[in-house]
Amino acid sequence: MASMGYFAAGIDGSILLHSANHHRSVAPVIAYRPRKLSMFCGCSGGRRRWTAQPVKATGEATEGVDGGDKSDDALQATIEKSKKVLALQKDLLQQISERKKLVSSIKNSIIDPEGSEQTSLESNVSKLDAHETEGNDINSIIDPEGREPPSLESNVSKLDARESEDATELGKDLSANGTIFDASPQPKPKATTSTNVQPKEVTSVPLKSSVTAAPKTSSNNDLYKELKSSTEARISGPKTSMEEESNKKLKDTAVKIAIPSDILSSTEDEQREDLKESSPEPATVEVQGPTEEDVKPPPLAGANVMNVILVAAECAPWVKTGGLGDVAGALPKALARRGHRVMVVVPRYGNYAEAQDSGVRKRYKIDGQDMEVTYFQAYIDGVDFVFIDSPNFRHMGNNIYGGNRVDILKRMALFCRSAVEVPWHVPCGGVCYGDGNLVFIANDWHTALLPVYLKAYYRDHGLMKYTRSILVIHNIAHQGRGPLEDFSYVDLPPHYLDYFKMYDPVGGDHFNIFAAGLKAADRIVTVSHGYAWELKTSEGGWGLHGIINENDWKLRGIVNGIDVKEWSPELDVHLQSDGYVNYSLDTLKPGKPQCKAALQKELGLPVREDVPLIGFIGRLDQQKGVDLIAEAVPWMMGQDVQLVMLGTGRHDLEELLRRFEGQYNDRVRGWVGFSVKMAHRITAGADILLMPSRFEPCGLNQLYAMRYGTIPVVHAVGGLRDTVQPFNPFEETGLGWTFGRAEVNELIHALGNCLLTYRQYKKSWEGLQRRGMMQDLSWDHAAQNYEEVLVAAKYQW
Ligand SMILES: Nc1ncnc2c1ncn2[C@@H]1O[C@H](COP(=O)(O)OP(=O)(O)O[C@H]2O[C@H](CO)[C@@H](O)[C@H](O)[C@H]2O)[C@@H](O)[C@H]1O
Repeated sequence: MASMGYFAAGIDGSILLHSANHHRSVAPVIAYRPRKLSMFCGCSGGRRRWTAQPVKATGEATEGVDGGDKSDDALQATIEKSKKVLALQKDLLQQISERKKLVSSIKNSIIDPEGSEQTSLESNVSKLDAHETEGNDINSIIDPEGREPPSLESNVSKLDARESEDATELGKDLSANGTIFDASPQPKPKATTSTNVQPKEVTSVPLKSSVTAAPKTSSNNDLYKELKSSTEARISGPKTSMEEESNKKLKDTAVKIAIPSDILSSTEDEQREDLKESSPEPATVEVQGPTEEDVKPPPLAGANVMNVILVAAECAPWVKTGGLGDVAGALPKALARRGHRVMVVVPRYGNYAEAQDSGVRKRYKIDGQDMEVTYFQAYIDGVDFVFIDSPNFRHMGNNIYGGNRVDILKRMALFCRSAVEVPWHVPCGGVCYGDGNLVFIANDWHTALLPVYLKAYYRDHGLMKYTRSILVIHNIAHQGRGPLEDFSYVDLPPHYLDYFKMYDPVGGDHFNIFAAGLKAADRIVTVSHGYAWELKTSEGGWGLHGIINENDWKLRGIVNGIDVKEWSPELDVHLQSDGYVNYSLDTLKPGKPQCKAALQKELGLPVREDVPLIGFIGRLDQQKGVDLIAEAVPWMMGQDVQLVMLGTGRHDLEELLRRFEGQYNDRVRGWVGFSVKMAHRITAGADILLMPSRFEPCGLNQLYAMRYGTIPVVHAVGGLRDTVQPFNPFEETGLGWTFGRAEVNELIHALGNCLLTYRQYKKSWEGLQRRGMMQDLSWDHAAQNYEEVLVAAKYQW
C-alpha cells in the first residue's frame, strides 16, 4: 500500500505548489508542509536516516519552494505528477474545498500583523505565489464539508480504497524520475484513528508563537527542530492577541496532514530498520507541536541564569527558630521562579518524610576525627533540598544551636565542609550541579566557614575556579566567637588564622568565624538598607564594623520578602478551623474581626470587638525589646487593651510573660513556646503588632502583620525603619507607627497615638490596613536584587 503514501504525497505536492497561488489565506498550512518535507529529507542537517532517495527529491522540492530556479523546475515536475493524481481524484478533492475557509481564517489570524517578510510562513506563501499559474487550486486540499476536525488524513483514507493502483503507478513514476517518492511498496500499517490510513500521518499541530517545548519522541526531534527554526523568525516578538487566537484555533483544529510512508522511511534497509525501531507502529508519527502547557517562557533571569546553593543551619518548614529559617525556605523558591537552578543545603536534624537517601556517603576529618555524612534529598517547588545527615545533627531539631561552644563549632565545621562539596557529589535530578557558574549563599556565622573552605581548600588550588560565595548577614550579634585555640577545630592552613583573629577591648585577641567569612566571601548581603548602614557603625557592627567598612564595596542591603503562600490571610491554613477564617482585602471587615474573636476565645480572653488587641511574637531576648514592653505594661493595662505575647528564649523573659498573665489574667496572655500556628493566628487576630526591637536587621513579623491588616508599632531601626512608613494623619499615608529611640516613653507615645486612631478614626485605621495589605511584599523583587549580587559575584575575580 505504498501507493497511498505516494498518493498522499501527491496531494501534498499539489498543496505545496499550487494552493497559495490563488489562496494566500492558507499560508499556515502550505508554509508548514514544505518545511516538514525538507526536514524529512535531511536537507537541514536532520538525522541521517532521512536521507537517501527522498533526500534529493524533497530537497529539490524544498529548494523550489524556497525560490531557486533549479528547484522551481523540480517543483514543476512534481506538480505535473501531482496533477495526475488530482485528476483521478477530482471528486474527492472538491469535497475538501470547505477546508479553504477554515485554513483561510487560520491564516488570517496567524499572519504577522505587521506583514513581516521574514516569517517563514509568509515567505513560503509568497514563494508559492510564483507557482500560481500551475492551475492547481487550493480547493484541491480543502474539505468542502468542513468535517471536524478537518483532516487531510481522512481524505487520504477515503482515497485508500480507490487509488491504490493509480497511486502505485504514480509512485513508480515519481520514483523513476527521481522525485520525491519511493515506489517500493510499503507494508500496510495498522489502522489508526482513521480507517485504513496508509500514509504515515503527521498531525499538524498549532504553530505556536513561542516554541520552546521539547518534541515528544526522539524521532520527532529533527522535525521539531526544523519546525522550530522555520517558525522562530516570526515568533521572536511578544505574542499578540491575534497570534494567541490563531494558536488556539490551530490547536482546536489540529490539522492532520498525510505524509507518505516513503518519506518517513528511507529507501535503505538499514534506515527502515532504524525507523522500525523508533516507530514500531508504522502508521502514525505524531508531531507533537508545542502546546500551551509545553511552552515555557524564557527565564526571568535571562542570560543570568546560574546554579545557586543556599546553605543554612535552618530552613522552614523543617526546622526554624526564627527569621533565618523563613528566608532559607522562601528565597530559593523565588530564585528558582526566575529560572535559576537552586538548591538548599541544610543539616538533617530529623527524619523528614520528603527527603530520600541519595546513597552518597562521604567522610570528613573534623578535629582529627573521621565523620561520615550521608546526603538526603528532595525536590520541592522547583528547588533541590539536600539534607546532610550525621550523628552530630540527628535529634538536634529542637536545639540546633545547643551544646557547648566547641560542639556547635564542630557541627558547623562538618556542615560547611560537606556542604561545599555537594555540587560534586549529590546528583539532583540525576545531574550534579558541578562547580561552574555556581554561587553559594551562606547565612550568618553558622555557615560563614563555607566561603573560607571554598577559598582555602579549592580556589587557592585552582579548583572551583568559577564558584563564588555570598555571605548574608541576618544578625551580626551572633558571630561564632571563641578563644584563638578554636582555630584548631576548623582544619585550615595556619596562615588562615589571620582571617579569624580579632581583637576587642573586652575579650582581647579572639577567634571569630563571622569575621573570617566576611573577608573570604566574594559578596556580602544584609537584609535591609538600614541595617547595611548600621553595620558600619560601632554601635551596629558589634565589633565587626571595621571589617564591614573595609569590605563596604562588596556589601549590599536587600530587604527580605515574605513567603506569600505561607503568609497570606487568604490562604493561611491555620485560619481554617477553631472559628478562624481566611480573609482578603475584600473580606477584611467580616474576616479579621472573626479571627480576633476566635483568638480571644482560644486564649480565654473576653471576646470583645471594641477592645484593641495588641500582639507580640518573637525570640525573647535583648534584641526584641521585650523589656521595653514589660516597662510599658502597667500603662497599657490602664488603657483597656488586651495583650498577647508569644515567644521563647531567655528564661527571665519567659518568666516575665508568665507573671504578666497571672497578674492581668483578664487582659494578658503570655504564651511561652514556639508555635507556628499561634504565630499565624496572633498575626491575623491582633489589631496591632508591637515590635520595639533594639535592633532589627529586617524583621519579618511586621511584614506578615501588614499583609494581614494588623498595624505595626515599631522602633524605627534597621529593616523596621525601611518597611514601616510612619502614618501621616494629614495626608492619610503610611503603614504604622514608629518611634525613634528604644525607650519606654517613646513606645508609649507611639502606641498611644495608635490606640487613639483605632478608637476614634476608623476610616484612617481602615486606610492603614488596606495600604498594608495591598503592598507587594513577595520575595520576587528581593530575588531580582539577589540575582544582581549573584551576577556581580560571578564576574568578580
Ligand atoms: N515563639 C515563636 N513561635 C512561633 N514563631 C515564632 C516564634 N518566635 C519567632 N517566631 C517566628 O520566627 C520568625 C522571626 O523572624 P524575625 O525576622 O522577626 O526575627 P529573627 O530575629 O529570628 O531573624 C533574623 O533574621 C531575619 C531574617 O533575615 C531578620 O528579618 C531579622 O531581623 C533577624 O533578626 C517569624 O517567622 C516569627 O513568626
